[in-house]
Amino acid sequence: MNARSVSARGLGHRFGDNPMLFEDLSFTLEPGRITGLCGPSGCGKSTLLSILAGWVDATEGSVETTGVERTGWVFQNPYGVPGRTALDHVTLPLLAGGRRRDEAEERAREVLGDFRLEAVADRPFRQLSGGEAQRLMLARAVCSAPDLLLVDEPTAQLDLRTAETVNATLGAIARERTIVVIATHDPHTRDACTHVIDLQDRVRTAD
Ligand SMILES: Nc1ncnc2c1ncn2[C@@H]1O[C@H](COP(=O)(O)OP(=O)(O)OP(=O)(O)O)[C@@H](O)[C@H]1O
Repeated sequence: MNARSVSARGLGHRFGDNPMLFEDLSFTLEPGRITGLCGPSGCGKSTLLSILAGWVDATEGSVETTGVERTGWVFQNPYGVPGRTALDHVTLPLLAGGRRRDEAEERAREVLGDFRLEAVADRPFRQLSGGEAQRLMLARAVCSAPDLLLVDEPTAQLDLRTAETVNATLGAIARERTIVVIATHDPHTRDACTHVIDLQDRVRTAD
């Protein structure tokens, strides 16, 4: 039996008096799966991620988590400390978690390599391209070995080949131990998911 899971029952959400974004969503997330939240812009993908993270209370339904102690979140827009290197961004959380500096840097360089960032490891954040910065955010989140990893549009700024690397890395992470959920409207990323929750049919337009 799998000890780690996220279970949603009858989820629905609306902001204020706006129409329901989605309703009656029920699903279970487990390690080994990479689940895509798909659908057009504005359908509620990021909102559903926030509900799964526990930041937003759904208007309807409930989310039950089992065995999830660490949640990693990668925002749609990368953010970082302009003068700090890419390596610093990944190393610092490991140092904060109690790793020795040499161990932390070794692990950080390994994960940066997984996301094809070894060549920019020693560059300051302000010099990274949008796609590099986005991958750095993924590397930082993955380094802390989260039980649940929520990622908003990981491939939006990437060329196809780099996007494939990112999707393969996220797939490997999911197989290892982590419940991975990705909000995306990229058809290639959708294809890389083992499960898809399509919010498109749940969108209501105000007539
Ligand atoms: N705090 C809020 N208050 C009111 N409306 C909100 C709030 N957050 C999001 N919305 C609205 O809810 C809808 C869904 O937003 P959300 O960001 O979840 O969509 P999305 O599917 O992730 O979009 P995209 O693909 O463009 O990132 C949008 O119309 C957005 O303007």
